[in-house]
Amino acid sequence: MADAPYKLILLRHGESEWNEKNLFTGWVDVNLTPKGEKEATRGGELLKDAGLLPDVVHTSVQKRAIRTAQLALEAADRHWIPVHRHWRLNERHYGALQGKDKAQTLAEFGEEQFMLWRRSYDTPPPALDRDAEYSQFSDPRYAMLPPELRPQTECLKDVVVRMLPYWFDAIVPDLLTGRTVLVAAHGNSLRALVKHLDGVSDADIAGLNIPTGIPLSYELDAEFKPQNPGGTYLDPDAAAAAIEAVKNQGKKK
Ligand SMILES: O=C(O)[C@@H](CO)OP(=O)(O)O
Repeated sequence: MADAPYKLILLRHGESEWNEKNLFTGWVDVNLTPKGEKEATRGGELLKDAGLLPDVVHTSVQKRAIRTAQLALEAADRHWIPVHRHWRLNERHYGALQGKDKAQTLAEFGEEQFMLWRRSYDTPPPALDRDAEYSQFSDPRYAMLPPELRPQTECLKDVVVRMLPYWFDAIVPDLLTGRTVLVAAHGNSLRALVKHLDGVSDADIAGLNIPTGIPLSYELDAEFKPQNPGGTYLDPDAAAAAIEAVKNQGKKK
């Protein structure tokens, strides 16, 4: 078998309505903007141009990732492949910050607290009340989950813990059968996966940001270790600019 037998592609959803408004989103199920739809389509074109054609796709249960996957696959002429959706790929639950303006939150709490909530590995935002406006506690799509598995806030460490069982139980088996796997998910659920794949330290993961709509391709060896550490963005220039923009969210608008 080749040195890097497994092909994995990570794709963060295109710009969402709340990315555009600069609001903390988390589990709130917002749609793509027209720009986000274009990003998703472009992501699929990049896949096609690179000859990286997914055989199976895994998404979260959130509309922005579901639609991004569909638009990208249509652009790559792979709209027909099997789809699996799971809450374990959802965005990090942002607790009581869901629906809050990032710039206002930064101004109100200061940069240190803002960055702790946004990027520290193990400091979750305050919990969101079960019956709050932006709570998903009673959303029917999570009705099958015992209440203790339905988050009311999460730090990245919590996301790693709830995401990894899906990686091992659903994604790895697809890779093992030789399929090229597309994972269409979210900024922080993909940061959790990248942390695991690349062995990023708890401290260094704070500085890692993932842009919207640009496929990140990994070649994994037989031990599922990246042969191209950090992955390869299919449009590296656009990715570099977009990573800066994600990093600076809250500081503008
Ligand atoms: O609001 C969110 O859910 C995430 C992703 O958009 O934001 P951040 O990059 O600030 O973690």
